[in-house]
Amino acid sequence: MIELEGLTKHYGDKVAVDHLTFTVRPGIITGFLGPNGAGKSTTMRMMLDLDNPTSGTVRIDGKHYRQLEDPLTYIGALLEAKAVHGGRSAANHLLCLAQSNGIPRGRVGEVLEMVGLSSVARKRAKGFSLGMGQRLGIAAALLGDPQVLLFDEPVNGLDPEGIHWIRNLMKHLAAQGRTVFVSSHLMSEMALTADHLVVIGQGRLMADTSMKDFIHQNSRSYVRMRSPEQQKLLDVLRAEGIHAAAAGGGALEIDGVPAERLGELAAAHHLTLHELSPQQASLEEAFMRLTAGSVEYHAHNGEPVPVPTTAVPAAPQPAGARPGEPQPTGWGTDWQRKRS
Ligand SMILES: Nc1ncnc2c1ncn2[C@@H]1O[C@H](COP(=O)(O)OP(=O)(O)OP(=O)(O)O)[C@@H](O)[C@H]1O
Repeated sequence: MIELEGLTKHYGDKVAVDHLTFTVRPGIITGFLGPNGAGKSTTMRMMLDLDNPTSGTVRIDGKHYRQLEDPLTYIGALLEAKAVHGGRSAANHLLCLAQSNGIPRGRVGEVLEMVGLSSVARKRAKGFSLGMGQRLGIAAALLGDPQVLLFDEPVNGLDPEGIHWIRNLMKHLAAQGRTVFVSSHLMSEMALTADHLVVIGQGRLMADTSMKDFIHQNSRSYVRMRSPEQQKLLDVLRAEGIHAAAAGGGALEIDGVPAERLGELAAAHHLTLHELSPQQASLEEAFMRLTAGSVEYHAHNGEPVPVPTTAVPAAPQPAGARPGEPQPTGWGTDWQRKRS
């Protein structure tokens, strides 16, 4: 696991990260969210000892990064996909990393296979597309078969097939009991991928909660009802002390009453319903509501971006890989276990 305690980073007067304390647990995917400039990359860089904290600590499986022998075998990271010497081939880039971290060279071919780059293993990285560079960065993160993985914007530049692949890869890694910590600005993707969320704004912790609770706590949920006998339905609801607001398309919106109770009420009065649907805001709306006050860079000439007020159905919750879908292959080498 990754444990942060009071982690703080100042750049001159600028407080980039402000007393962050949270734990990233194994066996699940933890999403890391925050508006632009919130301090996500700085936090991830401090996790990897690429930046020194002004104060506070980060521990990886109980140890400071500097205490880790062959760190790539403990923690793998994709931070900047293009952090590769352009003149080196994909295989050579990985080989250099392997040799400096006590990783057998045979592992290079395995991870190239895993990310789908075997056919371009000998090609220079400078000719790689953004998506290929991203896959090479992921191969480097997986090289040491680490228990802890950090991915900063891993789907950047990937096509839909690539996005689908990385989503399944992360689920697969978490299902193996690894710690997976991922940042993304793509809320729909995050909603499909993460089980747990850590949200920061202006360097400070704003939420550390399950995806379900985050959406529930930061958005309005209500029930939408439509009936060809709307007036009778309104009378029934009013008699029960239930307030219904008129919405577009002849629908009613009711807050704070479960759909089951509303359906039972309608049935008890023999009223026909054409719609009875619980509504929940999306992750994007919940995120915008929570962080509206901490957005550093606004559009609209400095005016805050308006926060949506209409709830929409929730994005589907993570449900594991789809049936028949190819699983990430090549994982499961046991050289780490053998060497100990
Ligand atoms: N090397 C640096 N020197 C000075 N300020 C910095 C430096 N690195 C980051 N910052 C500032 O620290 C704050 C946090 O930046 P950081 O890149 O960590 O945010 P972020 O959440 O990753 O943003 P984004 O989503 O846009 O990538 C920003 O205000 C940024 O300008």
